[in-house]
Amino acid sequence: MTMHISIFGVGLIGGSLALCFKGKPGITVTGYAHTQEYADQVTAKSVVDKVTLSVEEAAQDADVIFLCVPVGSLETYIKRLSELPLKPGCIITDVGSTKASIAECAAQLTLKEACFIGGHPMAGSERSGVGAASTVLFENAYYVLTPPDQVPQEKLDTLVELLAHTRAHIVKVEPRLHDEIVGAISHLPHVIAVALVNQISSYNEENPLYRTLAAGGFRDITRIASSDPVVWRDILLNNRNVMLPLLRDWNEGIQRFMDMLENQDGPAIEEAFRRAGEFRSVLPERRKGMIVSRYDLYLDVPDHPGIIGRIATDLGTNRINLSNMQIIESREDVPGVMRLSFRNEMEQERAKELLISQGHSVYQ
Ligand SMILES: NC(=O)c1ccc[n+]([C@@H]2O[C@H](COP(=O)([O-])OP(=O)(O)OC[C@H]3O[C@@H](n4cnc5c(N)ncnc54)[C@H](O)[C@@H]3O)[C@@H](O)[C@H]2O)c1
Ligand SMILES: O=C(O)C(=O)C[C@]1(C(=O)O)C=C[C@@H](O)C=C1
Repeated sequence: MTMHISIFGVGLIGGSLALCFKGKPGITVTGYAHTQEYADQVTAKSVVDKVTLSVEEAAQDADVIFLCVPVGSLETYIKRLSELPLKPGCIITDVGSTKASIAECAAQLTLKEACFIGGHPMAGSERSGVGAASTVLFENAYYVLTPPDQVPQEKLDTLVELLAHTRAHIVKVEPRLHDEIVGAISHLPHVIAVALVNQISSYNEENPLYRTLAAGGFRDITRIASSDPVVWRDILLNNRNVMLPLLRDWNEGIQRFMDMLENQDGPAIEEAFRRAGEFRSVLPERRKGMIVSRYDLYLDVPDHPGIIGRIATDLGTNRINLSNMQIIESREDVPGVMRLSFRNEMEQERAKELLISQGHSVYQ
């Protein structure tokens, strides 16, 4: 039996989902675009099987509908869908970066034989539009689902099974808790990045050397300041009740730094960096476009020519299969750190023994 998927808003996220589903056995993908211009872009990128400008046409045969429009337009579409004769058993889901308001809106609607399960893939980019869509965007990322209590388990199972094509890890979270946490770890950093870039931009108007000298640190912390203005306007307005206390806390954190400087409190500055470094070092790392591997080893490698080749050859000679190899840092004056990934624990253990026996310092 064919599963018909409809994607409303085939941009970065909708287009990336479409790429995960399109061409999979037993799946067809229709894209709904609200203007001819967007429809043409989607057609040009060939990310869906069919494009339509009609909500009715996109909805009528759909088994699963993904709402991938900006947060401020989600309610309009779910209300519109609730007025249409949807296929019995149809699952409506969304990818909005906030979850409480859409969950509340869906709960008020009569969806007849359809159901709503909120969703939010915790992956994205500062780029937008279908041109930025990618098959590996969600790979190894967390994908939050916020199923209401009354949703039939079999519907949740169907959605989870479908989302396996994204290679994301599904996690269930209650909508309000989602908005609090995501407000802190995603929405607040976006506000900070934008405020920082705008602050430096105003200095740059006085002296263009600011832009010239802006190096790695500035770029690292500000990539997300280039994110889509409309998408982020909607997210921040929608999550304003969470954002306002977070921004107050942020001001307090900045005030603490000001106090440290006024008091020339070196130990407090060191302690702030130490604590931050510790927390950051335990953040989960995610890799896209690669085979999932949780069996990693790390080793210090002096920047000797040929060392990487030698390690790979030694592992190969001992019939230990590497799934990936990466140099995390390599400058002439410091040892680099090499990450070796294996597909299972046994290979990882054998590699560890071999490398230690060869005198390498190996960490897990
Ligand atoms: N960008 C990210 O990193 C990210 C990550 C996860 C979730 N999200 C969420 O995904 C959703 C889409 O974001 P995106 O980054 O893909 O943005 P995008 O701008 O790349 O795509 C949005 C799509 O929605 C369409 N659209 C805009 N207004 C519309 C309307 N009124 N009616 C119908 N279609 C409309 C656009 O044509 C476009 O195809 C948002 O709800 C956002 O919060 C974004
Ligand atoms: O990586 C990025 O560029 C993102 O902004 C992705 C990001 C995030 O903040 O982590 C942004 C918005 C989302 O809703 C989910 C993920």
